[in-house]
Amino acid sequence: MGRVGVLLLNLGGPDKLEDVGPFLYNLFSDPEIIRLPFRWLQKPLAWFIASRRTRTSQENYKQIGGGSPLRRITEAQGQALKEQLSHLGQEAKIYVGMRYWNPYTEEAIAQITQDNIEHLVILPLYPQFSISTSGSSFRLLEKLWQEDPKLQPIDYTVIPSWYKEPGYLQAMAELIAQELEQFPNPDEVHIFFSAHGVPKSYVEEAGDPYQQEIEECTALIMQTLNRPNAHTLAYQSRVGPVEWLQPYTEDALKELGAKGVKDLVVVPISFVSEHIETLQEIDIEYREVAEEAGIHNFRRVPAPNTHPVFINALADLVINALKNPSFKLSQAAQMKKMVKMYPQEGWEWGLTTSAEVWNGRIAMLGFIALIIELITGHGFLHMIGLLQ
Ligand SMILES: C=CC1=C(C)c2cc3[nH]c(cc4nc(cc5[nH]c(cc1n2)c(C)c5CCC(=O)O)C(CCC(=O)O)=C4C)c(C)c3C=C
Ligand SMILES: [Fe+2]
Ligand SMILES: [Fe+2]
Repeated sequence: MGRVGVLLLNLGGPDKLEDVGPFLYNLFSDPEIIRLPFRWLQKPLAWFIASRRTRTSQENYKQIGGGSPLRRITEAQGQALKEQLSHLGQEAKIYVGMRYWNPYTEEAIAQITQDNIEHLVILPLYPQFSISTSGSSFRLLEKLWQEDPKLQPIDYTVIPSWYKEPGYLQAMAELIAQELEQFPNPDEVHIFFSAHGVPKSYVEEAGDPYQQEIEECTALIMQTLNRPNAHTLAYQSRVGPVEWLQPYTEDALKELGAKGVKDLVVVPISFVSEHIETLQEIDIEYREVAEEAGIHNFRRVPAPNTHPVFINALADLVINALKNPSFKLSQAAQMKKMVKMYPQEGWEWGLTTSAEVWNGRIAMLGFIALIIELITGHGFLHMIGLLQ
């Protein structure tokens, strides 16, 4: 086999507080994160939402040391994976490609071509597939592959999701067991799986398999753990006004507190590295919610990070991917293309989905016109004297 590379995909996070604004702008510019009927609205709206969120988000990053540890941990995972692959007799170069911050996916791809990699395994560091995470990175890679003839000779394969990988389930079970043992009555502890949320429409309208994969993953971890504990699955990190997958973590914690649960261990299930949503959101915000609800013994299971069993699982995934028939980006992105993103385009009277979509589009146009008018000081509202 010729030169082998492994491309680890992740979301990326701001290294320092000044990066937060531009990082958020990149994130909200992605149509897989905010879906709009018109492409031209994407950038102005991304700028608007990012500007409004930057201060709050910076406050959160301040609480975890002024930046995201995601790059450092992902690079450490890459180094550990390289060593484990070498130990198994497979030499490989590891590349990190972040979607919204340094090191960007585009830079990783440029390095891969420069290094003349012949066989490439594309491994997203998200155990479950979502159109907003792995899907977004696959779409970007598909575009890069279409545009760059130098990428054509690379024999690549994609691992779309890997939440069933036995080593990953084993690592999660070990990490949970370790945390349960910190309680006086381990079997009485409530195990609380907190998955990252996505808007409900991703699953119900766009056909995102994310919820189904999360539910299956939770069941498989409980099966691997093989303990009698009660458990709950809820969804965290909602952003914006639309409905996301339910139950929300905050509500589920309050409900368990009201039912008298006192000992609880949170398992972050969509992440394999510590980052803002584990260190700040769970450890600080949700801990406070839980304690107020009467859950006095609140602990969190660490993310797998560089746990050796987890790294072995990643190495097994890479080795199997190199042996098996390749899975192409077009196949990975196809899942999404097969489903309808927006309801029927034609107008229908009444309170129909179509009418709601058109109402939303008209409201959005009005909203953008207002923003432009507030910035430039010129426009219809100034003309009729409502703004000065
Ligand atoms: C607005 C929509 C968002 C969706 C949908 C979403 C899905 C999603 N995200 C992750 C993992 C991560 N998200 C991170 C940061 C982050 N994500 C959003 C928004 C959405 N995420 C925002 C606004 C931010 C910035 C932080 C903030 O202001 O709250 C990160 C990086 C965290 C870091 O340490 O920097 C990760 C990782 C998953 C797994 C997911 C859906 C399955
Ligand atoms: Fe996110
Ligand atoms: Fe988030």
